[in-house]
Amino acid sequence: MTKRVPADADQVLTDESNHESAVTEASDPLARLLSRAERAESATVIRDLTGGALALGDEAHDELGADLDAIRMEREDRASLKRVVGLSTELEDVTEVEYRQLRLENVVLIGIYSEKSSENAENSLRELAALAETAGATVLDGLLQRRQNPDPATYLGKGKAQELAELVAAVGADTVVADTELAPSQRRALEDVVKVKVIDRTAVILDIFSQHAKSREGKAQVELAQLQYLLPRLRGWGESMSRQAGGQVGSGGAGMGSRGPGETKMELDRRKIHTRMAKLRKQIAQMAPAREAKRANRKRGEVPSVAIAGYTNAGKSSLLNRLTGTQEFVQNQLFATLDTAVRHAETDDGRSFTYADTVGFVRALPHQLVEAFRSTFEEVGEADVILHVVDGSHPDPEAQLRTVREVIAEVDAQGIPEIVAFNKSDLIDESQRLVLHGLVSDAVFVSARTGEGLEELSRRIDAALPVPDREVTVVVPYDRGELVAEMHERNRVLETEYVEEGTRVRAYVTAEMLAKLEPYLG
Ligand SMILES: Nc1nc2c(ncn2[C@@H]2O[C@H](COP(=O)(O)OP(=O)(O)OP(=O)(O)O)[C@@H](O)[C@H]2O)c(=O)[nH]1
Ligand SMILES: [Mg+2]
Repeated sequence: MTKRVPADADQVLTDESNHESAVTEASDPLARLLSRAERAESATVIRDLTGGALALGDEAHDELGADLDAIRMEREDRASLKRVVGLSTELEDVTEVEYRQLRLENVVLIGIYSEKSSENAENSLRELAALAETAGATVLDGLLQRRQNPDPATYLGKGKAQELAELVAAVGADTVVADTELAPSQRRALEDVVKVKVIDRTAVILDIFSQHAKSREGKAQVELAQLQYLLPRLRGWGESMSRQAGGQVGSGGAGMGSRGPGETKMELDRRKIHTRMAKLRKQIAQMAPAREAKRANRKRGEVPSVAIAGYTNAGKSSLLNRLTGTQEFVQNQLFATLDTAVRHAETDDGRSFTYADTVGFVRALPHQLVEAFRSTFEEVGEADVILHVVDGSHPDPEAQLRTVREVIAEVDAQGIPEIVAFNKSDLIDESQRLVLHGLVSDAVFVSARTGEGLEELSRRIDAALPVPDREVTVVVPYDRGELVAEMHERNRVLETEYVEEGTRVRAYVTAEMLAKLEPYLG
């Protein structure tokens, strides 16, 4: 399952045996990604097994053994990799590897802004810091440059890139994170200048998603998104390898990239990725019917639904827990929730409905993820009410509102009644309240922490929910046959039977129809 180390690996690194696997992994990122995916799949198998499925065939037993090996190996790999922190800085040349699993340690953030004020860019960089920390990094510093457009070659301008290189060396960072999606060539060029690995916002978000995905479907969706992100970058990798093979080999003899098998292997890799992506698409498509069925079931019972949408970390899951008394996963982390959770609830007058907690939104949500999670967002598009949760204590709630509404529009959900709840009201003062009130005048102020405003919010939700159809059984006299016809046309008839007094009909009917049927109710 793992690949062996090339014979000359220890020319590059010291002979500490732990480095072995790190070199292998670093020199073949694709193999790592694909094998990680395989291992991840096996891990699911094991969890399923401990979940009680005991009917194991021999094959499954073998599989289990292999799975355990794989998991052990992965753990060892991880442990050994931990010990080679700063690997990339030591090598002073990491340009060969275009895609790596993120092992963020000490990072410096960079961004660009073109407006007069840097406020927006600063907020975005602060968010990037939270993202990087969620992914497990320590943020050492941030650097913003004012420029009309990013430099096509190195993203930052030449001078600033040099300054960045000095900063990176001074603070001892091993990674630079750019607050954008970098072109593969930009990333390579910037790495050449700063001498440590450079990644972008998209890669960080993808990494967090891959750490947090729990369901099989979620995992498949994230992996598909990762491969989509990787594919165009693979070309750059190939070019860089042939460039290296073309003679520009560095001073230390054969560098890591030049050992690569070059274009032929590239083609093979590309094919492997395409095959894997096709497999994932198929898997996801096969899982879709199950989700559809679940959703249809809810619809069939005519149970209305409330989708809780909002920026990541706004407090959606906390509110859901408060509103329904359940225990949804809450963490001060971005993207704590990746799988849509559905909870049942009741209005004060006893009508039942559902809440769906959804994946949080973020600025510049990678398009690969919007694609991959389309089905999740579509859940929002099919809701009867959208509960839009905004963190009222955030420095830029307006941008959060805008981002979420953009995605809502993307899934054609603009027509759905929206209730805006400014959460974390325990953290905001009167003047902030006024500002927020100015943004959305009919918003509800709530606090999942103190419980403030929850009753009002419940009332607002109750009022916004459609009155669900009622199941009734009526006996309609034969001379009122038009009522039966209308039920067939406008409502959902479950059963009809002809009895002496008339037609006995069991159906889900609207409030309007119910009024007409009043005299014939059983
Ligand atoms: N002070 C305060 N903190 C809150 C409140 N509601 C939630 N939080 C905190 O905000 C953080 C995020 O809460 P979550 O409920 O996980 O947020 P979420 O919107 O579900 O986030 P994702 O699932 O990551 O998209 C947690 O640390 C909560 O404890 C509130 O009303 N007041
Ligand atoms: Mg959540």
